[in-house]
Amino acid sequence: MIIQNKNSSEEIDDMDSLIDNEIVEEEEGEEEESRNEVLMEDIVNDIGRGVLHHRKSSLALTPEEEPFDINRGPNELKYGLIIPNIKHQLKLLLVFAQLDPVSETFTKAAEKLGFEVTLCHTDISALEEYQTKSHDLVIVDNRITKAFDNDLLCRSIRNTRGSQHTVMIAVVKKSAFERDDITITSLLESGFNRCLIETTNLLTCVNEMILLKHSDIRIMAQHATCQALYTALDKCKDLVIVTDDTYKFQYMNTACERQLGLRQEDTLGKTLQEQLVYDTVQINTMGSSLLRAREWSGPMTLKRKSTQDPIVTSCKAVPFSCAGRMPTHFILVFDTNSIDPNMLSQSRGSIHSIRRGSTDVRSVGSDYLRRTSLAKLNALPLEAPITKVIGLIDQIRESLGSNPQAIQLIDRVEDILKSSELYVSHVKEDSKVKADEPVVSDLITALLSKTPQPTLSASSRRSSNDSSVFRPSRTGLIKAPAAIRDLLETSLTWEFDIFKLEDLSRRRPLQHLGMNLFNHFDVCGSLNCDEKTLSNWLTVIEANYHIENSYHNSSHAADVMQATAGFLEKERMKSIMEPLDEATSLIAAAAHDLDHPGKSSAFLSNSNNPLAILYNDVTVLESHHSALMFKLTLGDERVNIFKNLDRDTYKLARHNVIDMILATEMTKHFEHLAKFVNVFCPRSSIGSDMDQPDDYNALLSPENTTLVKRMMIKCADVSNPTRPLRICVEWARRIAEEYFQQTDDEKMRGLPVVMPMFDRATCSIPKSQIGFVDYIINDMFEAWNAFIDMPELLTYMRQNYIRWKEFDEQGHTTLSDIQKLQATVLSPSVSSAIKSD
Ligand SMILES: Nc1ncnc2c1ncn2[C@@H]1O[C@@H]2COP(=O)(O)O[C@H]2[C@H]1O
Repeated sequence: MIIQNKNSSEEIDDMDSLIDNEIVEEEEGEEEESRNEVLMEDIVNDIGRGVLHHRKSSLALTPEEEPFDINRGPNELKYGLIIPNIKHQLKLLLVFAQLDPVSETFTKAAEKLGFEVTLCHTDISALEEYQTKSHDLVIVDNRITKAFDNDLLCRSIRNTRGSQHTVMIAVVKKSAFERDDITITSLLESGFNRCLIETTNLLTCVNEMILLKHSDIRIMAQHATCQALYTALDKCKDLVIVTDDTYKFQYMNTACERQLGLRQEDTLGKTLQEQLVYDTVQINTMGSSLLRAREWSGPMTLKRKSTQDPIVTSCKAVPFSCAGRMPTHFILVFDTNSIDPNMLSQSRGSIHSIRRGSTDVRSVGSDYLRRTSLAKLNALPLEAPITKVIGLIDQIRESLGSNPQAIQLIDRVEDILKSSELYVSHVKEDSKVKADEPVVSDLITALLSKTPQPTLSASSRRSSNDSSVFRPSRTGLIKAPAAIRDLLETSLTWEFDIFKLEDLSRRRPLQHLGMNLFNHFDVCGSLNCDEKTLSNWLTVIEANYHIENSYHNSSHAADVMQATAGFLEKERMKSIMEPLDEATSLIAAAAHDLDHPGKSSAFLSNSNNPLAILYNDVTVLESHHSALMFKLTLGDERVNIFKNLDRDTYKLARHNVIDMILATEMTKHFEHLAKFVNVFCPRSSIGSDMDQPDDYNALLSPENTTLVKRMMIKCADVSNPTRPLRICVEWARRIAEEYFQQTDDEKMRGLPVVMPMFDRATCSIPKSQIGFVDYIINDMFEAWNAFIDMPELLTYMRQNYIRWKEFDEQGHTTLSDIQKLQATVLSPSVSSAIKSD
């Protein structure tokens, strides 16, 4: 090949004259290297003239434009530093049973080319020599078959370590090629790389050796270099996988085998999806970049073979093209240390993840970055998931041909996806309740609306967080009275009587119930924290709830914590939650409404409350609950329940708690619900019976587990309509009272009235409850029940719903009506009497 390149116009049968040229050059004392340089120049010129325009680099990773580097040889790999070294003096082992003109010719030719020659006459001495020197080239005389056993010699050499990098040549008689016999085949099968015809012509022999050097020996050297690279891959900590362009495994390194519990042999021929990757959506996203010869990087969830545990990794995927423009292989490098397991959900769709997303390989070069200008904004290598989705939809549209109905539907899908607020929910057009019931309209709008109503009259007031300063209170382990201890025996039942605990504990239910639940879930063990600190923490947290709020007080916190514990007890949750997840879920529940002022975020914004100013009217209360919890916890070692966690565990715990508390914000209700339903009740439509996925465990990536935790705290937070009637009604009374209080305050202070229908004189509490269940509770608990399997939630919810309808029909609508009911039919003694009947 190389010789042809020197003068491409000459034909193969002019070989002799070419060889003559070679020899003349040799004889004129020119070094072979300088000859190579001449050849190189020819090649570079060829490329300049466009002869090789289709291939700018011999082994380019991608078919992207890549300037040819004239300092590189044509056979060199893209990564110049690992070029094989064939410039050292090549070692040649000649094995000729006897000296004759042929052996002399080979010896002379080798010496002419500067090889270090060893000549042996027996197979034993040849093997010994080889084992000491590991020659680059072994030439064995095969003309006299009886002299020694060539086959055995070849096999013995091939059994020597490192011999795969040695080129072995058998010298045969011309007749071996002329006869159609099996000599050549059997020699190749023994391990020879090729056969040469005996020759006494020095020029021919030199030419053969030059050819060998530039073809077989160079390839062997490249193989040796590859082995060095494989060794490097095998020793590196990152997980490295090479697949073909259909994701079938070709190679995986030891780190991969070890961390994922796989064996290379078991994976060969299987696909990434079958063996390793949880989420085929991630593969598709990656594939859309790789198949366009673009690098891709982003999070990827892998599964361990034995446990199917998800491992979140940061993946860098590079397309590799052996031939042509299309990638033939994908190289995947996973860095298991780079992502906090729970950060995955955050990184999705964030600017950060977009930046780390699909990038054009050219963008890696700083030159490219320098060239990028504002004028080329469209060409920026940024690609958000939605862009990819819309790209895929475009492809579907093209494949639809002329099906106007389908195209119309696809257009509609694309329009919806292009809208900025994908999860903002609108009240369904077919729903009558909203129009019919202003109180429901008020409630749902107030709960779900993001933008507070504009302020009519500004008024400044001390921040509610002024009350959040640490109020020293009696800390320490509390010896609960027997009645409380007895009651707490039932702390994990759905019928648990939180109001009885409120009474027995003199309105400090969180302290008692919290400790009971922390102990049950061994939170001390999970946080490596002593009981005293946990108890102190509960004291401080409880003290920072406002006892004067009728609903958002520490009884509500205790109630949400109790519901959370009830959920955590269910088999489905036990199989998902790590001990740290359980601990942080309970902590989040206990603190999720900390320092709640008894007014909504809209009220705070409308009244220019400092918290609304601080948080820019966005997620005001939830941000405050979470931030204050950490401020109080970290501010005093006696209450710092996280003090013994290492940095990473603390980060994870903090992330969990914040994420869960923020998830209780009702303006994001449908967003959280829709995400949960999309994953865990995929084929269902909200409101219909839920279809269950066949295998929940397959869905449990860390990202999806986060959806479960959010759903759990949300359900716990508004679980009151799913409790036994007496408890349900008391919560309804309390929230109504708090709403009424807010309306009173708004009116008194001349602020916009957020829920005008919640006026204590006129409001129908049953109607508000019916609407609350219709719009918020029903779908959410159907989905939750389908996942967690707690049918009692739906049973109570439906029974209570019927009772609210009855109360409404019977005219028990106002606060005082409800209180009368509570004193009569709903009083604990009456209820228990009814039960025992
Ligand atoms: N029974 C109920 N009736 C009406 N609204 C409720 C009821 N229970 C909870 N909520 C509302 O749901 C909200 C959930 O988040 P918050 O606890 O911040 O405030 C809660 C109340 O505003």
